Amino acid sequence: MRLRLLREYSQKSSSSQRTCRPSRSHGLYPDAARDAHIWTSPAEEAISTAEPSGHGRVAAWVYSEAFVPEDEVLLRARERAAELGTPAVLPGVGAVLRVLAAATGARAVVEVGTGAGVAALWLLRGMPLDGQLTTIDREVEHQRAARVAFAEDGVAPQRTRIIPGRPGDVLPRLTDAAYDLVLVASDPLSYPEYVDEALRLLRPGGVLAVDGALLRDRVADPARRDELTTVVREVGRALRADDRVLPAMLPSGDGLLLAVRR
Ligand SMILES: C[S@@+](CC[C@H](N)C(=O)[O-])C[C@H]1O[C@@H](n2cnc3c(N)ncnc32)[C@H](O)[C@@H]1O
Repeated sequence: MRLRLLREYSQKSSSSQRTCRPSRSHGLYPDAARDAHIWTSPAEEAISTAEPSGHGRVAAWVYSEAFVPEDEVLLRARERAAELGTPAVLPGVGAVLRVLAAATGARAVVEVGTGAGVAALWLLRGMPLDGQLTTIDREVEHQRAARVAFAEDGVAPQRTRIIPGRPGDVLPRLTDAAYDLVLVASDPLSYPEYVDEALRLLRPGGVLAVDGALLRDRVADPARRDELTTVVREVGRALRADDRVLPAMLPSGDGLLLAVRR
């Protein structure tokens, strides 16, 4: 596991060193006027002063991802995900999701993108026993694997509502302001639609989490202007500009964008 993370991260690190080195004189992205507020003093100064060396960054990221180790049930769920060829949240993201579920006392949670159930297991472990996770995926085979994972973890059937279908069809049927936490982890091109729905579903104080929000460093690279990168980058920008939420971007996993509903 660590070797895989290290391997993935060494690719991530080499690309970030090509494109993402802060420069005090020019700012990190001199031509990225739209994000300029992030990279102008004093924010840029604080960021570049605090930035560890490249090697330190790799070690810190790997350490963070492995900080809360996964047990056998989670590792087996992760293996099923790999066999199905569907991604799963990295362990650092899983641990954050469990913290969020516990901290918000999340009794009603929505997950967009069940996959093989890795993120769902982390969420369920943070939720109270009378909470229910509603999880949506168009791939029934993925949901079948998730059911195996839930059974292996002793999750009572009433704690999950597993809905097959396109999230774009299912989400509009869910009740306004009735949910404590919504995780979006599915088709990134549909993130704008899913995030809109999530903001409708969340109660005040509820938390939105968007996985894959850095798209393997592409979002942070202003030279990347392909459709997928632009859509995901715009989701972050829209949340920063949205008075209904307080946003934050965590570098955990592949980027976890959070927003608390006011
Ligand atoms: C990243 S996986 C979900 C992982 C899960 N949340 C976890 O961490 O264990 C994405 C899921 O979204 C569904 N999906 C639907 N449309 C998709 C698309 N265009 N691209 C990627 N995934 C898509 C897939 O069936 C897949 O199960």
